[in-house]
Amino acid sequence: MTAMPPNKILKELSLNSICVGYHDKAVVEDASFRIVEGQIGCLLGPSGCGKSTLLRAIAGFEPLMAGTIVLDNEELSSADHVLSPEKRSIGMVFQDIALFPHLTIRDNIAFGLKSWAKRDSQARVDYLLDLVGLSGFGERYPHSLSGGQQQRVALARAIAPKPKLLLMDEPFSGLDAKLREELVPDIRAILMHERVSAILVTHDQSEAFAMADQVAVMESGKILQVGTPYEIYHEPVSRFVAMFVGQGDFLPAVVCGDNCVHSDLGEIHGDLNHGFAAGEKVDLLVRPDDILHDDESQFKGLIVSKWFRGSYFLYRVKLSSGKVIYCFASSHHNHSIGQEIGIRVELDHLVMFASNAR
Ligand SMILES: Nc1ncnc2c1ncn2[C@@H]1O[C@H](COP(=O)(O)OP(=O)(O)OP(=O)(O)O)[C@@H](O)[C@H]1O
Repeated sequence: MTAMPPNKILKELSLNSICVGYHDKAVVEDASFRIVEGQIGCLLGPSGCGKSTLLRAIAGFEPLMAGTIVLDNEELSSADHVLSPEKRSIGMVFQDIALFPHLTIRDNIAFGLKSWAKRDSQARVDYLLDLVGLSGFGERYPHSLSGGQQQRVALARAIAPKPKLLLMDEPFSGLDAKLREELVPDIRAILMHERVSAILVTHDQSEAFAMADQVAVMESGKILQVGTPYEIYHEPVSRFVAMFVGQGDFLPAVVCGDNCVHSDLGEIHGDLNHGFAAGEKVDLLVRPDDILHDDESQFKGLIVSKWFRGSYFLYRVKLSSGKVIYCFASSHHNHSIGQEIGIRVELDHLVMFASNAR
């Protein structure tokens, strides 16, 4: 029996131009991503883009066709070498929770601690039960816990052996929206408290934003952009990233100078270096909160649909050009479909792409 090991803190995990596939056919190509101590990374993308394949490669379940995976200066995987999963100091949490139904909660959490001295293992389980808010649930069985409680147990079980890195594959997708909203920040706080770095796989942008420090947006086996949630949302590098990570529209505009475009909603100024020349036709990204309802504005939009979100209204409004865009209004501005309202643009960044209408 071994004593409780000291905490192992990850310094850096890097995926360096990795290529992963099945039956000699690559499904993830040239993927690079990095997280450092205390960070939570996220692989975000639509179904089938290769997120789970990438995660399985980090865990050591899939070999690499090219590139390297390096954890704290140790090469875990390359095209001709794979360190086996159990030697990687990596824990995993999956969507389908997969607690052992015939074991108590306590025994589930202790599952990976069989080589530890009994007293240390018991102390660790007590500590984790308390940490995940389930003290007093140790003798119960998984079926008697709610989905959210079971997911907390799965987390406690995964971090019990003190892994350097936790991999989470769609861990919240089986939970209802309200529970997910409560659980996600809790799980992040627990990981931060334990100083366990993690990589989350999800197709849900709000989950990615709530959990992650670094997000890699994927499409068709490629990482399109890596950045903080703020960067990904406000400075997307492509139309796909822009639309995948949030609502918005592309407003046709013409560049009229440095940091300035002209559109149906007048001259719009913003601080992003866009690289387009004056006179070029562009599509400007406008998020719902960039277009505000304003009775005083000379620009009008006809309401074609609306959503009451409690603290605000979200409208779809049609401009005189026929273009339909989102518009944000305070919850007291309850207008009817078919009504014309004043709108104005208020944005800081000009994010634009070459016009599709050329
Ligand atoms: N064992 C396998 N053998 C062959 N092809 C596979 C295998 N596993 C996955 N694929 C294929 O690899 C591609 C990427 O799948 P992957 O599961 O990594 O995507 P994902 O982004 O995680 O999708 P989802 O969110 O639906 O799980 C898909 O085209 C899938 O069909």
